[in-house]
Amino acid sequence: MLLISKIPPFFDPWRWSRLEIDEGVEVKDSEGTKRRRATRGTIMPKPLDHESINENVKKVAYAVRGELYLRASELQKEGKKIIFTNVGNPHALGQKPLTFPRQVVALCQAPFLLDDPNVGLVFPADAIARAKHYLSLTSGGLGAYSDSRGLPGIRKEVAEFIERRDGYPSNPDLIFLTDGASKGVMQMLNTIIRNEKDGILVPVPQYPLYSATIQLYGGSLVPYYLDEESNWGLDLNNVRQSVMQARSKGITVRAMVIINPGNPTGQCLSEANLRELLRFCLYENLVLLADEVYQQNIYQDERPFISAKKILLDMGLPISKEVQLVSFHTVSKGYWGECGQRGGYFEMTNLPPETVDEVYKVASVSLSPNVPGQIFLGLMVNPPKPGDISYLKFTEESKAVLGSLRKRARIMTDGFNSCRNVVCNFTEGAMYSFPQIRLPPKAIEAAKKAGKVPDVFYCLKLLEATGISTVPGSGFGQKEGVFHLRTTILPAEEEMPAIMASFKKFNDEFMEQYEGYRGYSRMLRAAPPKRHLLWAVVDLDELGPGCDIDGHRGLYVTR
Ligand SMILES: Cc1ncc(COP(=O)(O)O)c(C=O)c1O
Repeated sequence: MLLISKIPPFFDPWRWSRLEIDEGVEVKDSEGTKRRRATRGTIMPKPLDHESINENVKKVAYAVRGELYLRASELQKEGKKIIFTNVGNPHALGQKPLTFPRQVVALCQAPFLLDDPNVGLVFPADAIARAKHYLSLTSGGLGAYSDSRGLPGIRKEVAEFIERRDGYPSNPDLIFLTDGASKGVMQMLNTIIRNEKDGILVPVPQYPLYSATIQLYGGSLVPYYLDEESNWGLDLNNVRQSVMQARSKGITVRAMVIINPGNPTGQCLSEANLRELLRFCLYENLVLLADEVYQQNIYQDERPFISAKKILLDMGLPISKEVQLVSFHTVSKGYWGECGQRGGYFEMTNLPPETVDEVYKVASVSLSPNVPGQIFLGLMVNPPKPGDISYLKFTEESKAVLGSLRKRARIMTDGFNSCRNVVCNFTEGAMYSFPQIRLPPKAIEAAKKAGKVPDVFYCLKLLEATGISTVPGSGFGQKEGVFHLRTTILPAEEEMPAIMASFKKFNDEFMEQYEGYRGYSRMLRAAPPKRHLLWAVVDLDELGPGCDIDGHRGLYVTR
């Protein structure tokens, strides 16, 4: 029998490395074949044992696929109908792909069809011509790596799109194609963050790509709060305060992120706002990271999308030459919704050539962005034109998607605002609704007792009752004591009224339950708190091979 001075708080036969034991003790790893030597009283963990992996990886939080999503997936496996509104993934919720781009990419994927004399019976001539055009831009078709910055011909098409949109020249050498916008954002944050003293200003609430990546690369997130009372507006006084606070902690603020239109908040930045924040970037020496992936998703007419690049160049010298800007776009959003194709780009403005070279070098490490995604991007920036055979169909399809999203944004906002203790700003753009849920104190108390953050508690109850899978506002950041949830506006238009009715029924009953003392006590009776304190004696002989310390067997106490 081996005596171990310190009894571990719990015993798990697969986690030997957590045991503190005497120096020099050898442990059989699996079935006695491998042996590891303990040092300084602790068995050395292997490099990929959880306790020894990169701490930054462990600290990353990504609520969009967090606890709620996992529970929803479990319920789905058990046969419950789940409405996944947690990710802006339009095709997963039934959006049909646009015909023309799929025809072109299908032909690029199966180029032998182009040699078939009947190809013209199935595919329109402009799709055939476009497929030939894209294949001619590759060196070996879709199965060959491209330049690490993307195919030069498609980067040229992106530059022409930007020129048409902004009215200023764009240089294809400063445009890199990526596997979705996320990869570009990660690459730029990696380039900016040098250590934990480097701060990145991020809007709160924010899309957690930013918090997760800043954590992963070991930087510091500097939050600036958007103002819910003024329709999630950006108030630069808040940003200034955040910079001052960060500086007082020794943080060098190096970049500012804007998401325009906003995720999860849906707001569109005005021209005045953009001018003000570009001036701020000049004054504070910040690079502006402009996440403009929702630029086609606008559901009001007062504030059309204007790119940060256009305003930067409109402002003239010195700002137009001084402020460094990186802008991101994607095929995952807009009326395309081609999330699975992983196509995106970023454009760099006012970055010195040496830095662009470094970014190119790092992009080369992963060889090439995926080529079908690049072709989708080419099609997005260069869609059918008036006079092309596919123009009418393409326009009808894209208008139908955007028109329906506009209607769904309205149905959702109105639906939320009709619920007890729920207030919601109109979704001006993007794909989300972010209602504030005013949780009664007794609901907050109940959440604490259940060991849950209050908005997680509410969203889990909503999921169990209705099958609606949302993301708690805490995953995006929110002011202390204020609670939200995020849902996409993507469920099918015809299903929307029923979904909102089911939400309202759940919410109003929830509020009824927790607002009155009697309601709260009824809940406690229905779900009494569970107690987990259990002690047990584990006999190592029962645990099978691999549970052998220095040839001894023994008893452990565990709880
Ligand atoms: C604000 C924002 N930026 C970037 C992305 C990433 O998009 P992609 O699919 O292009 O990586 C998303 C996805 O939802 C997003 O909401």
